Amino acid sequence: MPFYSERHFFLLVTLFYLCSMNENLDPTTNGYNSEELDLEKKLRPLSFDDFAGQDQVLENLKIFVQAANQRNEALDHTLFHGPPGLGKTTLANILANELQVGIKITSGPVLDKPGDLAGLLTNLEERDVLFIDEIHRLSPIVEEYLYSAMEDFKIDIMIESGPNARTVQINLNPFTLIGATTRSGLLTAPMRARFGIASRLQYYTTELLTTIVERSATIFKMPISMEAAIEIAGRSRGTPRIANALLRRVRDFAQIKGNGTIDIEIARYALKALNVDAHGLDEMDNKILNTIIDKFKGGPVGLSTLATAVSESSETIEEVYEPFLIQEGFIMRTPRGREVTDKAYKHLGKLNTNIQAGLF
Ligand SMILES: Nc1ncnc2c1ncn2[C@@H]1O[C@H](COP(=O)(O)OP(=O)(O)OP(=O)(O)O)[C@@H](O)[C@H]1O
Ligand SMILES: [Mg+2]
Repeated sequence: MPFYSERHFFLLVTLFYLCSMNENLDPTTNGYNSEELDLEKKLRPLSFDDFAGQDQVLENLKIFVQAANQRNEALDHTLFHGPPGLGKTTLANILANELQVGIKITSGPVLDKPGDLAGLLTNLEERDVLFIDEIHRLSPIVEEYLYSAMEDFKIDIMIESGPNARTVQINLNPFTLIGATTRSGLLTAPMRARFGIASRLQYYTTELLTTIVERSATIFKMPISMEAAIEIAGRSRGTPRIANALLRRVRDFAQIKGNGTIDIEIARYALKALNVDAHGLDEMDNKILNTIIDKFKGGPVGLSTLATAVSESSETIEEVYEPFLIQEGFIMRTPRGREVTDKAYKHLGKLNTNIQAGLF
């Protein structure tokens, strides 16, 4: 049969090449040196049992995974959205572990040609997970290509170009696409509709972060007092990644300046030296609060006006910064726009002239 022509052979070799390339492109390495990355890997929970918090999300996932395992089917395509550092990548890896399948990892901006995607897809074994981080950043062509893969487990591959161009359809093994995004508002409607499971991750309470800090300290074999763990947790912006990062820095102080144990004194000393905000707010959080107070008399100010004033996109403010500031009671969302609260004035040590004016 002339089916396996030289061209097909060439195509397959190209696909394998692309695929092996993609396996090395772990988007989570961005901005980390290798030592930090090793530590981050050590701390990453590997099973449902290691993962603290997100109870509702976890409860549902456990059921879906158990059902898929029983039926020996691929888990439905799953989307995780929510602010950075809350555990989207961690959950994707946990799902693959709990499903006892392989995982291939890539990200929206890396996957810029349909050929790259085809390479990944054709190499997936039955029930495997394909994890696409920053899925809102897929190019429209790649995204469209993904639709039929997700829906029918089929892709069309174009071979040759010019007058000889034609497409061949390839059947894929049933797989699970796990997408993660901090900016769910930027996902297109057809993309969103193709996920059978969609979970939004929430910020963690100080209690939960305290258990995470204690677990990480145990992994580091670093004794830590309860008080110190609470202190670090409370300044972590509701975010496990920040909690772990602060713990690593405090650990350095305990090792060099202290006696190797993280107690409340060394924790306070370190956090002060690191200039960590009392509520764990970061630079942009404080910039947003300062801008609303200084330029807009405390608000209300419209989202797009605020975004321009702090040089950030409206979507990022709405999806990444605002949820935490609202949860912690620093800003309010009113029909006329965003307004800071009295707590924000106090936090920044500024006088609330609006209250003052009301008094006289
Ligand atoms: N529930 C949790 N319990 C314990 N540790 C956690 C939990 N969630 C996250 N972590 C820790 O926080 C780190 C960051 O989590 P992860 O990389 O999964 O975040 P993310 O949501 O993918 O962030 P980004 O949007 O930036 O990609 C992990 O390395 C892990 O150690
Ligand atoms: Mg991630």
